[in-house]
Amino acid sequence: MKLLLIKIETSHEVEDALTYFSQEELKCLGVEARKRSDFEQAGWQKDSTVVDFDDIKDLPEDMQFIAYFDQERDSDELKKAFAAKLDELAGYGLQVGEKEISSDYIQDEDWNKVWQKYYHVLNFSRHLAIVPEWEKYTPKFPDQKIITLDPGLAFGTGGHTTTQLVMMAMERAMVSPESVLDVGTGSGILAIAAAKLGAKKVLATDISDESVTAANENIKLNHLDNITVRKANLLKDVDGKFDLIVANILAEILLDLIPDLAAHLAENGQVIFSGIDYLQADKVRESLNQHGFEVKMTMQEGRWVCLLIEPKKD
Ligand SMILES: C[S@@+](CC[C@H](N)C(=O)[O-])C[C@H]1O[C@@H](n2cnc3c(N)ncnc32)[C@H](O)[C@@H]1O
Repeated sequence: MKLLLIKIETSHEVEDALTYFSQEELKCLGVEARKRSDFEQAGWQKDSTVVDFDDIKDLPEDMQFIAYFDQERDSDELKKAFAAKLDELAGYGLQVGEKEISSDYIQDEDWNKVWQKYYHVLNFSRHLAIVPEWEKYTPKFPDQKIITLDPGLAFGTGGHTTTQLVMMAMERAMVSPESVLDVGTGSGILAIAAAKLGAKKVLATDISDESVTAANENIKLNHLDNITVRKANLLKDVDGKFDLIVANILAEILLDLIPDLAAHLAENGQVIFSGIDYLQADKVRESLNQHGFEVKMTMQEGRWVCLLIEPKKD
């Protein structure tokens, strides 16, 4: 089988936004970002005198963003959708660079090689390391926990800033074994991280069938028997109360989740929200405040904001 590639010559400023757009709205199979700065850094690390940029094939002006799709998808329609997105992002004041959009086809086997080439062990923290199923890794600390992953088609390799911010907040929030709800689990990475960090019971939900399948497979890879995966739209059809609720979804979707939070939070429970673009953080804070919550901790990396939230105390 072949894959359709949409290639965009653009700016690194829109990498996160295009990644989200490609995965969440256009349902791509994967993305790749070739940034000029990565080549430059690699040059400095080795000794820039031996790296001749003229020898590098297709060195991007700033960033070449590539989204991979099933070959049956309509390339003209996808190119139009990306062009409209870039115009929208430019309207927010972001640099969008040359905006040159082209398409191509490659063999599926090539894609698998590309994917595996870029997805390596992530020695994330003192407590957690994320290891692709096909790699070997020896923990750097005797009690560092390994999350084995094959993300497949679901979001959640551990490489995205929004996921990493939740894992950091979880390390701060989880100080005793507790029940955890992971809303929008994708590959299952946060549910698995919660179990590895000592959660007693975890419920992982997602609206997409691919995610439910991927999460179940990854849970099996990690030999965990205390995580249940359910297909659900946010908290609708979810019963029970949880000590910790985590959700790494776009701000617009988090806003829909807020009114149902209190009914699913145990006494002294906490919530972690991630996936919030900094321009939308105030809107999320305002809604939390209106629904009886306060933000105890804010973390930001680049454009992405993550909030640790608790019910307001009288
Ligand atoms: C950004 S990904 C997060 C994946 C993973 N939790 C992580 O942090 O890497 C967001 C996930 O939320 C899911 N999602 C989107 N809308 C949802 C909804 N209304 N209810 C449940 N899940 C939803 C998507 O299918 C996707 O898997």
